[in-house]
Parts: sequence; C-alpha cells; structure tokens
Amino acid sequence: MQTVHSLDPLRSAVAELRKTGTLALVPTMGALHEGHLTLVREARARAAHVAVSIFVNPLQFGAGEDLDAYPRQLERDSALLEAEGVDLIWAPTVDAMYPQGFATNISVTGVSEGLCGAARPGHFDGVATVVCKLFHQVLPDIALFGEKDWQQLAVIRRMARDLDLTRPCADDIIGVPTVREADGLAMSSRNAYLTPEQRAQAVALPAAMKTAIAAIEAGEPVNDALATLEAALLAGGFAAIDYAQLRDAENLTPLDRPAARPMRLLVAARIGKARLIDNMAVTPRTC
Ligand SMILES: Nc1ncnc2c1ncn2[C@@H]1O[C@H](COP(=O)(O)OP(=O)(O)OP(=O)(O)O)[C@@H](O)[C@H]1O
Ligand SMILES: CC(C)(CO)[C@@H](O)C(=O)[O-]
Ligand code: BAL
Repeated sequence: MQTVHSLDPLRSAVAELRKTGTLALVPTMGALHEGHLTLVREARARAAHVAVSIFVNPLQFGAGEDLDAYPRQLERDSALLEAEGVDLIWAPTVDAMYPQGFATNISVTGVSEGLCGAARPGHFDGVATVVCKLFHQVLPDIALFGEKDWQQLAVIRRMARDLDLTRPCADDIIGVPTVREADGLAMSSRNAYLTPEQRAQAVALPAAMKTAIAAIEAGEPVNDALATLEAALLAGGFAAIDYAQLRDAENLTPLDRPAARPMRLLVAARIGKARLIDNMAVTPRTC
C-alpha cells in the first residue's frame, strides 16, 4: 500500500494501478470505522484496485462548525486500510488540494436545498467541489459512498449527470447501506464526541425513526408522526432537532403525505457536541 500527499506522486501511482485493472475510489474524511471499511470491502469486490482518500475538507465546514476538532488519525487509519488490502491512500495537504488562488465552486441546486443544505449553508458546494476534484485526481472507474449521507449521495449523482462525468458517471456511483452499531445507531466518526451517557441516549434516534415509519406506513398523518418523533428525541436527551422530514427517496421532494414512490425519512438532531444524521426507507402504500 502506498500513501501519497501531493498530486505528482498521486498521478504516477494512479497510472501504475490503472495499467493492471479497474480502480475504485472511496472518499472519506478519515477517523475510520466499520462503516468506512464496509465501503472498502464493497470496492474490493467490484474493482481490481482500491484507492481511499482521507481529507478533512475545509470547504464543507461552516463558521463555528467542528473543522478543528474533527478527529485526524492517519496512522491508525493507514493500519486499518492496509489490513483491508487497499492499494493507495490519497491524503492531500490542504495546500495540495486548494493551492493559493483557488477560486472555483461547484454548486448543485435542487437536491442540495433544505435538510443539511439549509442547516449547513455552503456545505454541499464544498462537498461537490472536493468530490469533483477527487474524481479528476484519482480517475476512478467507480466511487463508493454511504447511504448514511443520503442527501450527499443525491448531490454527487446529480453532479456526475450534469457535468457529463463519464467515469465515474452517475451509474458508477455506488451507494452502500448504512452500517449500524448493535443497538441501531448509525456508525459515524462524530459518535466519538458523545459521552457514555449521551451515547446511550443517542439510540433514541433510530428507535424514534422506526416508530415514525411504522406509524406513517400504518396510515397516521405524516405531520403527527414527525411531531411524535421530535418529542421523543427531545424527551430522550437530544437538545435540538435540525430537521425531521419525509422526502421522495430519489429527487428529495418534500412530502406531507405518503407517495406511491420510494420515500425516505431523514433526520438531523443535536446531542452534546455531536450533530447526528440518519435516514431510513419508508415503503409506499400499495392501495
Ligand atoms: N455508518 C455508515 N455506513 C455506511 N457508510 C458510511 C457510514 N458512515 C459514514 N459512511 C460513509 O463513509 C464516507 C466517508 O464519510 P465520513 O468520513 O464523513 O464519515 P462519517 O462517519 O460520516 O463522519 P461524520 O461524523 O463526519 O459524518 C461517506 O460516503 C459516508 O456516507
Ligand atoms: C464525500 C466526502 C469525503 C467529501 O469530503 C465527505 O463529505 C464525507 O466523508 O462524507
Ligand atoms: N459525512 C459527511 C461529512 C460532513 O459532515 O461534513
């Protein structure tokens, strides 16, 4: 396994790997957990070679967010990726990614609006810009992203379609189902911010989401089910709810009643120093 921190060695390493087969990219911000490693294993099953990028992208953090506090553990991450048989780690410095004078922004409208786009203004511009650069830097055949960040996945697929990216085109962007802890909490690097007490309380998030989904699928009005969900989170130790919404699963149109198409319940809520996000499928009614 090779680790590179600047563009010239990256380009040489990528050219070598591409001589002998397909290349998959798993973009991350590091502080790896089983969710990331699941993406890596899926990548290995689908391509001859796997590159993992590790970059805490300043462009996608707003003022007052956790850019400085975000865990950075390259040595530990490298050992985990080596054990998974990863070929290449791309861990650029901030200067390598954004040299002096960098002035380009990629902004995807529509799917990036509302939800995390409203709670974190500019966040998805930062994500789209860095992911577009990563695709051009690593030239992967496929790229893998977690469904935990459902809106992010929609933004990246939209960008790939709109910018006529051929590899990876929208169909080569693979979404991997959310990996959860035994009690149902979605794995996330930010779970490390939780105290033991908050960690125990955080299980209220997936539990309340499952209850709301069962209620919606049983015919309860969407707004009532969402109000019950929010009340359960606040009673369970969450300090604030950024959003709890039912949306079309693909185009993310807001829904105030169940549709005949696949739907998604998406929630972001704050507990202690962590802002946790989660989403789950809601099954369309058949009659
Ligand atoms: N529990 C998970 N299951 C599946 N994929 C995941 C999971 N957690 C993160 N991913 C995916 O891993 C990739 C890198 O994510 P990132 O490095 O931001 O980790 P994270 O755990 O989501 O961290 P954060 O706490 O910043 O949200 C993204 O595509 C993300 O969706
Ligand atoms: C896709 C990504 C690596 C871009 O910085 C980040 O948003 C993440 O880790 O989900
Ligand atoms: N996994 C999403 C990256 C972020 O929260 O900035």
